[in-house]
Parts: sequence; structure tokens; C-alpha cells
Amino acid sequence: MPARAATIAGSDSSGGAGIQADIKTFQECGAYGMSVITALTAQNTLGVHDVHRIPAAHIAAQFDALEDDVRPDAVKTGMLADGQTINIVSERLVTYRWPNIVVDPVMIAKGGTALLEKNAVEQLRTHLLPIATVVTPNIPEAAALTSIAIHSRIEQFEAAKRLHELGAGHVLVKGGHGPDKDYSTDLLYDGSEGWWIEGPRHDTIRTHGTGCTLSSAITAYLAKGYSVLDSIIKAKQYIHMAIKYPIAVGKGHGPVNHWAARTLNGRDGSLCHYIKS
Ligand SMILES: Nc1ncnc2c1ncn2[C@@H]1O[C@H](COP(=O)(O)OP(=O)(O)OP(=O)(O)O)[C@@H](O)[C@H]1O
Ligand SMILES: Cc1ncc(CO)c(N)n1
Repeated sequence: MPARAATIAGSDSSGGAGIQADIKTFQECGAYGMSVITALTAQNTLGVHDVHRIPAAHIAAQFDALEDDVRPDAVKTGMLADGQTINIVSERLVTYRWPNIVVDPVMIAKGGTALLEKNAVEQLRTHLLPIATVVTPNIPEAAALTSIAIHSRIEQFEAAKRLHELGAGHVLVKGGHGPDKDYSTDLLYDGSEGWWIEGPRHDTIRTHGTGCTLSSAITAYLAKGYSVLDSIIKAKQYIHMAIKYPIAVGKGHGPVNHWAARTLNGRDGSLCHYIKS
């Protein structure tokens, strides 16, 4: 059987983020993609126009269908919408002991629409962080989960340490929202060591779905058996190329180019690199 990856997330009708970005990324990174859909969004590159949540019983039924037949080798969570959804998702993940859980703590879309109810942040912290193999917050999400204001690398590291204390095995605090104009540098912390995972910053508005795509690439590589560090380095290279070689889709914050890495045979000479802290 091929390596199998599942995404537990919301649908983005415009195909740049959410379930659609995740499945495209799984395919491009060589894993068989599956989904547990938690919400439907009417969305495009200009914003989120409507959200329809899926009832908890149907979310549970999607989990049960996979468990009974095609168990994933790795899973990621994305948009979880509310506390009820977090409860059923965490309950099923614990019951079924699915391995390699990547938690992307999605909270707010680029245009400002909430993709998680504010009062569900506490549930995310208590129910999902303790079972996460890797948690991948951006800077505002890391700040919301830890109450640490992040303006420097020192604070990025502090937040990572706090998230590890809350139970996540590995913490990746992404630097897309950071102040550095030349580099977009993510920090990986495993409870004892840190790695700065650095890539050039591209000057573009086509960044819809960057976080979904990165966490899905990490999930695909974990499903294929790579270590957490290797999965993250390979995923960073994948998102770097997907942002660097844009496609012209939509009138607003367009999607990244999911097939860029394939057309460049995996690399383009400008490799991302990592530095032990
Ligand atoms: N302009 C950019 N140039 C290069 N890399 C970038 C850029 N913006 C984000 N990244 C990288 O993309 C990945 C996703 O990070 P980011 O902080 O944008 O996530 P996010 O805010 O969760 O994304 P989303 O828009 O999907 O919510 C990280 O590896 C980050 O370093
Ligand atoms: C469905 C969905 N999930 C995640 C994001 C975050 O990029 C989004 N915009 N839409």
C-alpha cells in the first residue's frame, strides 16, 4: 500500500487553502490523500463569504469510515471551526491512535474571518497540543496560544518552549508573519534543541494557503517515514518553490503553485537551509 495521509480540515471552494490545498500537496509529495471534512467555506482569493459547519456525528462517521478500511500513516488538522468539532476530532484521534499527528492551529483567514471560534482556543490548547507530534502555529497563533507577544527571535523561541510544555512533541513557530524582510525563518523546537529553518522571503501577494500547504507537506513526508526534522526541511523546500514560482489565479491573495516543485524536479538551486540554535 502507498503511504497514506489524511487531512482533518475545512474546504476552500477556491482551491488554494484547506482540504483542496492539502490533497494537492499530499499528491505532489507522494502520499495517497484522504480527508475528514469539518466545515465548508464559500471562499475565494478575496475572502471567506460563508461558512457551513459539518455536524459532529458526520465528522465522527468520516473518521470511522477511514479507521475501518484505510488507516492513515499520518494526519493533519486544519480549520476546526468550534469547540464541538475539536472535541470529536480529539476523541477519535485518541481512540484510534492514528500516528504522526500534525496540528496546524488555524484561527483566522488572511482577510480576517475567524476560522475558529475565539472561545475554542482553550480547547485547542488542552485537547490537541498534548496529542500533537508537531504543532505548526504562525506568529499570531503562537501568541494567542501562549500569551507571549512575538516581535523577535528570542520571543519566537520562548513561545516554542511554552507550546512544548503544553504537550506538543515538536513545535514549529513559522516566520511568515515575522519582521525579517529578506528571510522567512521558521523555528523548530523538540524540547531540547532548536533549529532555525531559513528560506528567502519572496515579495508576493500570492500566499493564500501557505500554512495549509506547509503542514500538509510535513504530513506527507511523515507518512512516508521521514523523521520530523527531515519532513520539515523537505516541506520548507516545497513551500519555498510553491511561493517563488507563482501562478496567476484570482484577483486577490492568489494560491501558491502546488506543482512548482514537480516541474523543477524538486529543487531550483536556491535551497532552504537550517541552523542549529
Ligand atoms: N513571502 C514569503 N516568502 C517565503 N516564504 C514564506 C513567505 N510567507 C510565508 N512563507 C513561509 O510559508 C510557510 C507558512 O508560513 P506562514 O507564517 O505564512 O503560515 P500561515 O500564516 O499559517 O499561512 P496561511 O496563510 O495559510 O494561514 C512558512 O514556512 C513560512 O516561512
Ligand atoms: C478552509 C480554510 N482552511 C484554512 C485556511 C487558512 O489559510 C483558509 N483560508 N481556509
